[in-house]
Amino acid sequence: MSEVSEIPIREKNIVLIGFMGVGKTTVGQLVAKKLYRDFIDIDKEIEKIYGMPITEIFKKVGEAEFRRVEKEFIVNICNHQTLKIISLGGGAYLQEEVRKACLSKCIVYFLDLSWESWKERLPLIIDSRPVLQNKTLHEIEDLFFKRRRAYSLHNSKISTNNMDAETIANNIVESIKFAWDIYQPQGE
Ligand SMILES: Nc1ncnc2c1ncn2[C@@H]1O[C@H](COP(=O)(O)OP(=O)(O)OP(=O)(O)O)[C@@H](O)[C@H]1O
Ligand SMILES: O=C(O)C1=C[C@@H](O)[C@@H](O)[C@H](O)C1
Ligand SMILES: [Mg+2]
Repeated sequence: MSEVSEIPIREKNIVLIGFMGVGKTTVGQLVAKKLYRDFIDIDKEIEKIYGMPITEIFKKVGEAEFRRVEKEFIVNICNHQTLKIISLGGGAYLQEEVRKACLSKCIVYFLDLSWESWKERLPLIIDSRPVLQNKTLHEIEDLFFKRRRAYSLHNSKISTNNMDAETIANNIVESIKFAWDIYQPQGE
């Protein structure tokens, strides 16, 4: 497959990044529906490849191999597909090649949530996120703030505190339409 280059902004993939549990999967699905686009959840795709949930992949295959497949999968989509809404796994964007591919070919939205708000969500996700298991709350907090450095490389940040998924999705749609109209006004 040939690489896509010089992608018009209206055709660029939209990628959601941010710490695990901030709502990338939930919000990404809604954005895709609102924009009539296909949705790709990277974790779900990797689960399909292995035929098992992420927790099992970490146990049976190991995190290093998971990260290798995750990187290859994302870079391939960025280089060969357009018009998609893509929700990354929370750790994917820590890999430099992933960041480079996303920033050069897609529009990257960082879903930001405060540590205080995020902590309330921990019980919802702890069992299905192997990276959080066997860690103290302090260690998770360290990881939360350490990862912000990578997430700070984005095209747009959406603050999500005290907002439901529908509202966050509406904000992203409004923001992207604004960007489309500025950089590629309709009719051009
Ligand atoms: N805006 C929101 N308000 C309250 N709860 C939310 C919101 N968005 C998502 N959730 C809930 O938080 C949990 C995690 O959401 P989700 O799986 O979408 O996160 P994620 O960013 O995709 O995580 P990961 O990085 O692990 O893939 C789910 O139980 C979801 O229902
Ligand atoms: O933040 C992370 O490192 C992860 C987040 C999830 O989306 C999964 O990709 C996996 O559980 C690892
Ligand atoms: Mg997700």
